[in-house]
Order: sequence, then C-alpha cells, then structure tokens
Amino acid sequence: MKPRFVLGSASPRRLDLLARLGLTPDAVDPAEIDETPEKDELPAAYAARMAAEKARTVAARHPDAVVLAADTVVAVGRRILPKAEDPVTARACLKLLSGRRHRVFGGVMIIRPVGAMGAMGTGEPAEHDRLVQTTVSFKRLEAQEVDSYIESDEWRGKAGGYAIQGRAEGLVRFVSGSYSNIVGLPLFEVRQILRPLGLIE
Ligand SMILES: Cc1cn([C@H]2C[C@H](O)[C@@H](COP(=O)(O)OP(=O)(O)OP(=O)(O)O)O2)c(=O)[nH]c1=O
Repeated sequence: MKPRFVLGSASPRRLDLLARLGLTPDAVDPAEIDETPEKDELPAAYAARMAAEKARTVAARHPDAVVLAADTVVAVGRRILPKAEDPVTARACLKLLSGRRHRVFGGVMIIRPVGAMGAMGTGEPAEHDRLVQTTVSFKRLEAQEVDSYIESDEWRGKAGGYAIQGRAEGLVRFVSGSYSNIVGLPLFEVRQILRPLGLIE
C-alpha cells in the first residue's frame, strides 16, 4: 500500500515539480517557520538546516505520513541572498549576480514513519536528506535589462531575486548541475529517496 504523502511547502513550484515525477501529495501543509539565517551561517548549512526544520515541524503534525520539505538558497560566495519581496531587494540581488557565477543550494529532507513500509521496529522516524548544489552564471546585466526584469515582477518571492523558469533564463549563460534544484526541488535526488518508499514507480 502506498504511504500517505505530505508536502511541507507553500511553494507552488515544488508542487509542479513533484507533478513532473507523477506525484500528487495527499496534503500540502507548509511549515511556516522562522527562516532567518544565523549569524555567519554558511549557505549550504543554512539550506540543510531550513529543510530539516521545515520537515520536522510538518512531520510532527503528520506522524503517519511521508513528509517532504525543501529549501532553496542562492549564494554569492559565502553570502546568502535574501528572498526578494520588494523591488529594492530584487535590484540589489541582480546587481550581485550580474556578470558572475553563483551557487544555488537545495536542501531536501524527507521523513518517514518507522514501522511502516517494511521497516523493522518502531521508534524515531527515519530521516533522508540531500544537499544539492547547482552553479549558475548570469551575463553582465545592462541597466535596461535590470529595469525590465524588475518590471516583470517575476522575482517576487524567489530566492536571489530571480526565477530561472521565466524570462531570467534568457539572462543565464550557463547552468552546471541540476536545473530543477534551482526552481525549488532537485528531482533526481528526490526520486532516489521516494522510489524505494513506494511513492514513485
Ligand atoms: C532561484 C530560484 C528560486 N525560486 C524559488 C523556489 C522557492 O519557492 C523560493 C525559495 O524559497 P524557499 O524558502 O526555499 O521556499 P518557499 O518560501 O517558497 O516555500 P516553503 O518554505 O513553504 O517551502 O524561490 C524559483 O522559483 N526559481 C528560481 O530560479
């Protein structure tokens, strides 16, 4: 029997990405936790910590289900870029990204109840995590390109102030690594975890 599957995310991108694997969650229940980075926290550690905290928060509400949560962090060197919620922040992000490479860290945490799905015994739920890194290179952005992108509003609610799944892809010279990781969920790694749990064929 297929286990119950809960997506612990408010991101419509993550729901769309799961659909590409043929997976529709039985419930969507965002964690809504405090997402403030710790002082001097490195981007990779932050992405992993956020994914784990979101998944543990949601798993506590759904002890009988497989729970997936993720976090996408855009980083320039050791610097974590914010999720752009206003044009000033989005502009500042684009300025940092213009003409250089940056990294996108995708933290994924999947928690499943133990004692189900053939696992022996009971006790603490089992945790499966992944940290995926993608390198992205933007062209040097002209002032007019920045203005026009800000006008588009596509940056709103996106880590690092851009959405590669929209017109920003036309400003990206190359991507090295997982594309779906940039959009919000590294599908290869997610499938590797969910398939043995009987959620994906
Ligand atoms: C870089 C980039 C990010 N994003 C999105 C993915 C994520 O939704 C968002 C990063 O914020 P997250 O904090 O990872 O996710 P979220 O707040 O949207 O949802 P939740 O915490 O409930 O899971 O940025 C894109 O859609 N395209 C991109 O190219």
